[in-house]
Formats: sequence, C-alpha cells, structure tokens
Amino acid sequence: MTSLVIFKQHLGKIMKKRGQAILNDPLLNKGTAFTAKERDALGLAGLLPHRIETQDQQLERVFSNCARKPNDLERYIFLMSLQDQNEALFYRTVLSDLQRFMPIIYTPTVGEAALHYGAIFRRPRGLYVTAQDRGRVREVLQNWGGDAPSVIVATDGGRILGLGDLGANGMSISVGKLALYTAAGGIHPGSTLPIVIDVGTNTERLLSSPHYLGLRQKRIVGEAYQDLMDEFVEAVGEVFPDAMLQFEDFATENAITHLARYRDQSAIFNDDIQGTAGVTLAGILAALRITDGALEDQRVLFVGAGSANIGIGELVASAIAEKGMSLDAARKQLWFMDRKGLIVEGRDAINSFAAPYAHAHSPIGDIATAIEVLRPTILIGATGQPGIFDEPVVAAMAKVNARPVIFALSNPTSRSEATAEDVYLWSQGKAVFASGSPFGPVTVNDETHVPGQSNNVYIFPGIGLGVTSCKISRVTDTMFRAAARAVASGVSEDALKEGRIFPALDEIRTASLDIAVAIAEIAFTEGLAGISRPDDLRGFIAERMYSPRY
Ligand SMILES: O=C([O-])CC(=O)C(=O)O
Ligand SMILES: [Mg+2]
Repeated sequence: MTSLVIFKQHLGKIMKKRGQAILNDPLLNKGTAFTAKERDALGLAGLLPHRIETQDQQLERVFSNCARKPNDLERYIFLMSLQDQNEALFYRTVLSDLQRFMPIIYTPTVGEAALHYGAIFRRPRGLYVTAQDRGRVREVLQNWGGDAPSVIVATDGGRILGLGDLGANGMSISVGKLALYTAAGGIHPGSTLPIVIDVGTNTERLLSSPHYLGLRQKRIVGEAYQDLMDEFVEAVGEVFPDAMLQFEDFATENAITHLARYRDQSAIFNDDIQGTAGVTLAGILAALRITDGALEDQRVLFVGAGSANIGIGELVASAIAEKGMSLDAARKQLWFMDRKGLIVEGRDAINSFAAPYAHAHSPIGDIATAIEVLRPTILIGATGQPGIFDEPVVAAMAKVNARPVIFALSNPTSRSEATAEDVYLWSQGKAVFASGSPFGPVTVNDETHVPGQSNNVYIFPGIGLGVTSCKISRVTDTMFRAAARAVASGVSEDALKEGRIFPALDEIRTASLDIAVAIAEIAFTEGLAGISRPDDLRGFIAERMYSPRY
C-alpha cells in the first residue's frame, strides 16, 4: 500500500462523513484549517469561524497555550485533549520539537499521568479488557469498530515504569507508547490500538481511591490469569490478524512467561525485555566507539534482576557469542546483583531467569565492593531504586576504568539510579553515561557532557515500522541485535565527542527507518516477510511513514 493508496482510503473515509461527524473525528478534523472549498464540499459551512488558518498558525496557538500551563502534567492533559480533537495537529506539535514535547507525552510525565489516571481522566481511548470479560474477549475486541490496527500495545499495569503495580492506570503507558510509534516511527495514528488488560491491582492506594477507574479487586493470578491472557492473545490473532502486538510493563515473571509462551505465534514482542535490551546494546556499541573497546572484552555488572536487565543480559550475551564464543562463555562475562547481593552459584533465592548468570564466586553484599572485585567495564542499573548508584559506586567504576560506562535505566526520572550530574561529578567527567529518562547536559571542569537517553523509544517504533511495512510474521532476537547495530552506527562522531551515545531526538525518524530496513532485510532472508522484497526497500518503507502535515 503506497502513501497514495493510504491517502485515497482516507479520502474515501472523509467523503463518507460530513459536517459535525468530520469535526468530531480526530483523524479527519483540521479545525480552522479546512479550506473554503473543503468547507463547501464537506458540509462544514457555518460550523467553523470565518477565518481560515494554516497549520503553522494553529501550531503557534498550541505553543502559547501549552507554555501558559503551570506544569508538565497540565501540559500532558492539554496535549492529550488536542490528540482527542485533531491528531494531525497533535503530531505536528510533538514533531516540531521532540526534545521539548517527548518528556511531556512520554517518560517522565506519562508516569505522573499514570499515577493519577482516574483523577485526570477526560475521555476513554483504546480498549479496556477486564478479568470479567473472560469468555467474551473476542466480542470486546470487535467493539473497536474503527480501522483494523496494525500496531497494538497491551499492558496489565503490573509494573508501570519503576512505579510498581498501577492496575488499569497502565492505559496511559499504552497510549504514550503508541503516540511514539506515530511520532518516531511514522505509523499512521488511525492504525494504532492501546489496550489495558485490567486484572485488578494489589496497590492499596488505588483500591481505596475514589478516582480509581479499574476493576476494584486484587489481581487475579495463577490459572485464571493465564487463561485470560491465552484468550486475549488468541482473540487478537482472530480479530486483528495483521496487527503486531507489543507487551508493555508486565511484572517481570509474567513478562518473561508471556514472551516465551506467545512469541512464536505471531508478531509479538516484549518492549521491556527486548526493546530495552536492543537500546541498551545500541548504547553499549556506541559507548565502545568512545572507549575504543571490543564487545567481547567487556565485563558487565547488572544491578537489578528484573525483566529489563534479564533481557539486556540475554541480548548482550548473544551479541558477544556472535563474536565467536559459546553462549555459556559469553554469559561468564556478565554478573547480576539483586537485593540480596551478588548472584553467585549456590546462593538462595535466585530468580530462575538469572540462574544462568550465577557464577562460582564468594558472596558480595554491596555494589561498590562488587565493582572493586569484579572490575566491570560497564555498570547497568534497572532497579527502580533512586540513588542506588551513590558516590562510592561511581567512584569505584572510575577507579577501575579510564572511561567507565554507566547506565541508570530506571524510569521515570524520580526512580533513576543516579542523576547525570552526580555521575559526571563523581567520576570527574570520565563516565560515559546514559539514563532511561531524560537529563540535560552537565558541565564539569569546563567540559560539557550530554547524557544519552537509553530508552526503548529508539527501538520499538522502528520495529513497528519494519514489521507493518513488510508484513513480518515474527519478531526475533536477531532483529533486535540488528536494530541495536543500526542505532549505534547512526550516532555521529560529533555526538560521541560530547559523550552522547544515542542519536539526537530530531534524528529519531531516521533511526527508526534504519531499524525498519535492517530488520526487513533479516525477514526477507529468513522467509518471515509477507511481501516480496521491493527493489528500493528503504524508499518503499520511507514512503509509508505518516506525515502530520495537512
Ligand atoms: O517507558 C519507558 O520510558 C521505558 C520503559 O519501557 C519502561 O521504563 O518500562
Ligand atoms: Mg516499559
């Protein structure tokens, strides 16, 4: 389907609707920008003020309204209602300055929005599947009505960012991720579908809150939960057979179980395991361009044994193994710590997913000591525990490495293992630092360092673009390694000089296109693409990217 075909389909839709129905459809509405000719043809005469504005003029109004809001949560509410009225103008706004707007519609503000979902609720968006829908999930999905989605993001709210179990409030994260699919990956907004699978919440604060909008009960678990998930995945396959399904922010155990159970059924992946792994591997590969190291020589200490770090460990191990060693040997270079200290062979309470990394070693309780003993070149935190990378930890990394690589991945900003400022200061500017949530540049001893944002937003939009454009039937780990290499090689030498190891946000669409092409090539080679390879693959994919201009 070329953009011309998409345009014609759109035109077909707009021709069917008239008057108020057009203004009330955010995918069609252009507000004051409808031309005189359009107003006549579409029955809009009298329904709009006289003046015809350009999209740029509308954009100016959005900017000034947004600037007048007292804080980012209010800006979030304002931008979400713009999205509900006029999607094109919303995306034009976001894309006009991603540096400014991404932290509002996505991490970190989306975390605050999720905490207060019930209180700031305006209108429903997406689909709410609840535990009470067992036996009729297909029917619920059919109620969606609109165009068949090509990308679905589903969460059960079990672990929203580093904020814990937020139950049905998790809808915010599905909505936020899909906004980035469109902004960063060029997926048409009309073909995205956010879903929350509301199985209850164990968070007392929500259960007793008068504003809570979800199922007011403890989470269903065990067989009842698994049966609902099975029914959900099956129903998605039947009702939306062409959609890619992204799992988001499930609690670790469920995230890993679902991925293993469903990944071979259709185009399904888990963003927190595979997307985070992809972006972190990209960050490591780019960091090695600064430290001049080889991947196979790295020793990594992971703090936290949740879905993010487990996923990163697996992908990094497989990338090291590709350099010519066994997976077992590669894993020996990776160490994990959890609340109980270093995960070593024979220790009790080892999460089964971390077991392959429980190497023979005497126990070590604290991070700084583990660094002095194991001498990791790379330190990665995904704990949800703010400040756990304190001065002794950062100083230890700087003592054993000329250029220590330190990633504090927990989101939102309030949960980061360290701030950019602290890490640069405590390492005397030596650290190559990245964080999951955005931090501004920091100057230490007259030198300015720009922290990278190691967020899966550099990965999932490109995966979605590749999968939907080339009708890719499975999302494989080989594709995530290829995505990581594509992102890492897109970082300019100038960026590396400032310590920045990810592409600038205004280059993110190019990064997504690079990923889409890279994973499509793999799909064509491995027989996973549903179309034959276009001669100009890059041009073919680029042509399908959504533009928010009228
Ligand atoms: O949403 C984000 O910013 C990254 C992510 O997947 C998470 O923290 O769970
Ligand atoms: Mg997530």
